[in-house]
Amino acid sequence: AFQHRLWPEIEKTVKQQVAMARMGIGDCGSGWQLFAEDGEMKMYRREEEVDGMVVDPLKAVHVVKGITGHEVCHYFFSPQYRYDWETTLEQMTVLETISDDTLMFHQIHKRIWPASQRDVVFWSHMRKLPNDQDRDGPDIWTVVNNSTEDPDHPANAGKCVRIFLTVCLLCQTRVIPPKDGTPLSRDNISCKITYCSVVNPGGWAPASVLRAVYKREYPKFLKRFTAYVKNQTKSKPIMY
Ligand SMILES: Cc1cccc(-c2n[nH]cc2-c2ccc(F)c(-c3ccc(S(=O)(=O)CCO)cc3)c2)n1
Repeated sequence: AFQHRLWPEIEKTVKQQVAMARMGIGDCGSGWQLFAEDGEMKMYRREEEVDGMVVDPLKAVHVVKGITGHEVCHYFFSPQYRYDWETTLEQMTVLETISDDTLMFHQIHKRIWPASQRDVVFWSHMRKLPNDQDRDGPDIWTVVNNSTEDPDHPANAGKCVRIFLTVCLLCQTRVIPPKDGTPLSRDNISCKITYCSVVNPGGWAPASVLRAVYKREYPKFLKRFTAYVKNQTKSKPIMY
């Protein structure tokens, strides 16, 4: 099949991001610090700066009942739902449909005082992965979003400061079959979600402001997004 110019980068980045998402938080010696917790949701960050800019890697782990990894990735990847759950989105454009599981986006997000407005150009790829730990276990689904260049949308050409991000959403479905052999329902499934992100804010922004934004925005985003998926799927057949 025809190979898109981005395909080698997509393959490499997906493998790398999935491997990192699957790594546990490890002991606290690994530098991960828990910064937010809400029920099953735990959010960790590492404090890292590049050229004096905060690029704190984030890893969030959440377990949500009643939905599958395929459903979580479907609603995260598909553009038609994004305005419903991505509250900070001001504008989203699909720049290119690379394949049915790979798109290129341009997004402009709402401004966060006192920093200037940010935009981002990224490719987004959704993929089912074999569950190599538990052979007959349900598949693992992932969406990887990675910043890329687009000649028609050069960085910092307009009013927005271009940010650079790599995001990996990794979903592992869990099925606990009912004892009495009745057919599976949403009460018997749950999904373990790992959301990893590294964001380079582009232009300079005060470290304290960025860390406060991340502390506020990430928990809100993951709670809102997972509640959206539960609500969208509750009366639909289970998509494994
Ligand atoms: C969830 C979150 C964390 C940190 C900051 C903010 C935020 N608040 N106000 C503006 C933004 C903002 C600015 C620029 C961005 F690129 C994204 C951004 C965030 C997530 C993703 S994604 O790839 O995870 C989901 C697709 O939108 C893409 C862009 C979000 N939101």
